[in-house]
Amino acid sequence: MARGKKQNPFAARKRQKRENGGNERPDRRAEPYQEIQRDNEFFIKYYHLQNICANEQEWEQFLASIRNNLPTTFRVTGFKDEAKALLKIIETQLFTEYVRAVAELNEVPAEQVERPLCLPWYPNGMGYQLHLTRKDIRRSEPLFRLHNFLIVETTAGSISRQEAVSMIPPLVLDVQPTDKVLDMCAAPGSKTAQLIEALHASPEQHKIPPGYVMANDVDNNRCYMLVHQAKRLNSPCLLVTNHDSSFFPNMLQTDAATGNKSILKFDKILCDVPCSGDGTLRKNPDIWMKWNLAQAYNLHGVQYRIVRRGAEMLAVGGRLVYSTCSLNPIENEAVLQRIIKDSEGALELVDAGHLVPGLKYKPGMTTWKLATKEVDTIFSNFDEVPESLHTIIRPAMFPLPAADMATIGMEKCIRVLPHLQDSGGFFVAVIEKRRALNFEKNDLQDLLQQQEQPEPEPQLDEQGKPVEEPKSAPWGPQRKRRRLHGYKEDPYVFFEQDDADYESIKQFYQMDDALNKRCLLTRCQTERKKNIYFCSEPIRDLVINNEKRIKIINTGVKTFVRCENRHTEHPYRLAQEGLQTSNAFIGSSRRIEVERDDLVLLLNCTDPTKPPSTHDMQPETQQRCKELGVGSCVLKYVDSAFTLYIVGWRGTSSLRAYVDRDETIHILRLLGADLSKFEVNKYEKAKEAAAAAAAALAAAAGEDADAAADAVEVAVEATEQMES
Ligand SMILES: C[S@@+](CC[C@H](N)C(=O)[O-])C[C@H]1O[C@@H](n2cnc3c(N)ncnc32)[C@H](O)[C@@H]1O
Repeated sequence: MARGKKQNPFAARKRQKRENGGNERPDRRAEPYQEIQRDNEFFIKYYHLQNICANEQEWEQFLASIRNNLPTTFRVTGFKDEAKALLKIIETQLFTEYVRAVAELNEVPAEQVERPLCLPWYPNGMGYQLHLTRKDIRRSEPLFRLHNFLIVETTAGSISRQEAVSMIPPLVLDVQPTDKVLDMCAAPGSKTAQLIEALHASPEQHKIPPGYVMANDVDNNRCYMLVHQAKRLNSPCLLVTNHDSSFFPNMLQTDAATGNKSILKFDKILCDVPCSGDGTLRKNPDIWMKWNLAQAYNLHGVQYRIVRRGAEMLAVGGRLVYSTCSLNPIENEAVLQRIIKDSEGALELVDAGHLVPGLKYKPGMTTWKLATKEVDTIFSNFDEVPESLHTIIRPAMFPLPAADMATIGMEKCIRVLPHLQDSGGFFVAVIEKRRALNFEKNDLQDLLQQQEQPEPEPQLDEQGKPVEEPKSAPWGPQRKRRRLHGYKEDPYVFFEQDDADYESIKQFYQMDDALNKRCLLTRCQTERKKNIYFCSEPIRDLVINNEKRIKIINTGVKTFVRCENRHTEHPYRLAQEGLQTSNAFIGSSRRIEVERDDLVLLLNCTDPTKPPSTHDMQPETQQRCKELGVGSCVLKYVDSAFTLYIVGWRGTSSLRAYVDRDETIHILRLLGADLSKFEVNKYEKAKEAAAAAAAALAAAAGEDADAAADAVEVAVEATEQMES
């Protein structure tokens, strides 16, 4: 090792391995990547048998399309002026750069490059499809600016990279700001995000929407992905829960006017159930290798139980959307015919095509066949099924007799096949509830009694660990035991009427009385509150009434954060996450209106130890700063097309903006400012690292070849990581 140089631990381990020889894995980096065989004879036999296409020619188009990689799609989130301003930038600057980059990548003149396609059925022209796959974007140097844009704006919550067909179910659910919405199988949350956006679509009408979204998933880990995804929208009207939807308990709600309790029924329910996922073959080609019919047979039961429980929890007059990313009638039409039939007229399939005008799709199927796993024996009715398969293939999986089927209205379902508009495959059905179901259990008295009972003490074993009870999970790897008291979440501690901290916050920020202080909460029982969250009144009511019945994973938006330093008059600063809601309730004492140049200056300051001096600001801003004591404040910027509110900090002689890197870039983009400082070209970086390593090698030749070889290896690894 060269004298005075610090040894790189990763390189040292590699060198050790090299010296040991023998037990190293063979280096396959030079071998060609094995493409997945996009074929599965059972899949092809099965779907050919079902006549999912009108004729052989269309079938060939279907096969060609489903074997192709999926184009990338994204949508601009929200409906606000800010979203419209971003859309304008996308359609002009970003797409000009797109055309230039694709021309360079494909070595064709720019005139030959097709512009991205605006999805005709996505509202307000906010959805776009690029003629590039995810892999193209990740791996091609000419596209690095497009890639950076997609990453930054996704993290900032301004766009959502979502498969086009997956945008359909929330659109046909038609969520209004007053709706109580349940998303039964919500993780990882791309559709939940759309539901939340629809809830917040009329900010002029509702400072805080009266409705809410309760997003649930049975998988605890996936619930955290859901929280991460939904958090970007900073909604105080969201509750994330972790429960098996097929056994969702009834919940209590309080009538705001009378104070009476009743069983909660939802206005809108999304059942985006677990499925075999063969509609996503273009995005997930490894499904080609795994696909078999047993998956559909296994899933039909849980799919039915979830939609049945959803139908019970739906209010009369409410709407439920059932969706899968599977093309299989066993997971789609068979489930629907069963629930519609069992409802004895209480549920009705409705046509929602007008909510996605221009979408190309086929109607639901009214006949289909079942088969053995190898699709070598076909069954047209249950009588043909051998007894050995009776536990796998169930009578309800077969289509109803034609006369009964005619009453179901299956033609109203939406079947999207990949070749119809170069998308993934998807199935969506919209159900409305006309009256209560005869199997619906409304056990209000039981719930009220349960509410009175003290919470049972957790049962612990000899080592003090929580005792588990046996339970088979309905999804994923079958777990034998379920934790009874595992994954304990921190408590939700709501503010009392006379909370001293809030009194001081109220004074400092001149908070309006209309903000219900009892909707502020912390996640720990402590005198010294650190983060203070805010949720809407109906969400508070849900938490308080149902905490014992359902596992709540997350709610509330961070709104105030304890931040004490020797110059501050007040211990709590505003949090950018909560400003979208709190802004409407904050008085004028802590506000500064800034000019564009001020804001650009503030946002370009990336070194927190050197905040911009107030002396560098416009004279009006300087004057306003003088009037304001040290502490947190709201920076307001008014543009001709949009208005921005940003959390700021007035220091003794400085001013700063309290936003993270991605949001900083987003705002600078909206302001039309220079972004070159943030535009990282990962390929250039890798090349620079490799060049530095080569120089080190040359310098060290003959002196310490090992150290130089290490340097090169580290650089090569850095390059590989960039490319993967
Ligand atoms: C198709 S994914 C949902 C995708 C999601 N709606 C989205 O748009 O991001 C199905 C989800 O259902 C969940 N799931 C499976 N069985 C469930 C059950 N019994 N109750 C609740 N969730 C369930 C899975 O964990 C999985 O996250």
